[in-house]
Amino acid sequence: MLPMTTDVPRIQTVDILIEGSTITNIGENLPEEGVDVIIDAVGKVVLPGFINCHNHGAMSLFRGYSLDLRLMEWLSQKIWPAEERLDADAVYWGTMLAAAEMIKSGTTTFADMYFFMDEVAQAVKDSGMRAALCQGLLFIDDQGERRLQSAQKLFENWQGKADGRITTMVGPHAPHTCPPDKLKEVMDMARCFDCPIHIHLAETVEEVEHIFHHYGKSPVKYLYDLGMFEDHHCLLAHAVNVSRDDMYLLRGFRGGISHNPVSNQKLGCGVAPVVELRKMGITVALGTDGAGSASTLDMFEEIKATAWMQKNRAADPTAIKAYDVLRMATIEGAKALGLEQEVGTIEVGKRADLILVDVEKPHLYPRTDICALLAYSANGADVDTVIIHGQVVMEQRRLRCMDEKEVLRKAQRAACRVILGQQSEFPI
Ligand SMILES: N[C@@H](CCSC[C@H]1O[C@@H](n2cnc3c(=O)[nH]cnc32)[C@H](O)[C@@H]1O)C(=O)O
Ligand SMILES: [Zn+2]
Repeated sequence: MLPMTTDVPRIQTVDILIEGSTITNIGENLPEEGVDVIIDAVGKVVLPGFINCHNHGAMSLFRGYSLDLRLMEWLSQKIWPAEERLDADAVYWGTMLAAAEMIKSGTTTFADMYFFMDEVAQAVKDSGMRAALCQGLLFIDDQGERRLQSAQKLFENWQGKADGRITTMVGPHAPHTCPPDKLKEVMDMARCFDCPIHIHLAETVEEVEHIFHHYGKSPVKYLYDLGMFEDHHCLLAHAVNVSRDDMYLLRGFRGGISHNPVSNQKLGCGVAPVVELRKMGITVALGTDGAGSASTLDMFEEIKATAWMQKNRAADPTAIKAYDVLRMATIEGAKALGLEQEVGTIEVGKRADLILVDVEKPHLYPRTDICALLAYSANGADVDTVIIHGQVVMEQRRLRCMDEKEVLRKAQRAACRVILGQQSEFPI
């Protein structure tokens, strides 16, 4: 196993004992008496499950729809009109589709910002995943109050539910969709619920220009001046277009940044200064963003993209290392969500959220440096078995908590309804 507990990689050949949802013992040749299920991990590497810190799960229904546009046009002309046609059933099956893909590529926890959150939470419960959920709060029309009520309902109905697998956050969408008075209200709500805040930040140059035009400052300074970084735990998605001054303002804030490099590249947003942010002691985790922009929810792609982009940005292949990016996908993700006491490493007392990666594959030989193989050569399809909260949710690539064929069929039907506005099938 690669427990991710240390600053430098440490591979151990051990047994892991799980009782209920918890890892209760780790050691060589643990006794087998009284153990109900034994999983043989020979030929596999056991890792903490990946933590996808920024997603809009149900947007998997928009995979392949509306590509090659700038973010603002993509959102306002294509995605938001399509989201108007979403309904509870579509969001449930879209989130189940996302969960199926995430489990099959080694993700055990995800952060989600969307709407119809009852259905999102139900899908989390049914799929067996762990998630930190928030209602997206936009104040661009007359629906702001309704969204705030939904955020309240999400907290009341789902905080700590699904055997503790669900936590909730408060989700102001972005600086350009939330005016200052509303952000203040949302921050009060987060304080009252004692919940983290999840927000998009400094994703595009257009956003920086827009906020500068309206408030005469950068998006980071805008949130800083409102007091967002004083005491709140914040999960900041993107932080691509941040200046040196912005980084100084962020230094020491509670929480972390979700770096989403595939989405950033695809939307031409730029390259986040990950190396600099990490040097300042800021937690930088990884996420995919919705499959509508990222195209897949495979964290192995984000791991690779982070490494390639940062090495290239610094013109220095030593700028970030294989183990650094694996940490970003695991323990740094747990810290960004405030779940580091629960998940992110393989340790006695933590929840059993584990993945078994099958390394008996041509692209993972010769067996030289396991970390480099996992970070740079492996992909989602190499994940063989997934355990979340002590429950085996995938075994030998078969999902155990859902009927995969049914999920594909229902998601296809929902996507047709939402995108084509009718029940008909897409032309192949
Ligand atoms: N449309 C919903 C709110 C959904 S919240 C999450 C929002 O984030 C949007 N979104 C997805 N990806 C991105 C991104 O990269 N940047 C900013 N917003 C995004 C997404 O389309 C969705 O509208 C309502 O009216 O209540
Ligand atoms: Zn997003």
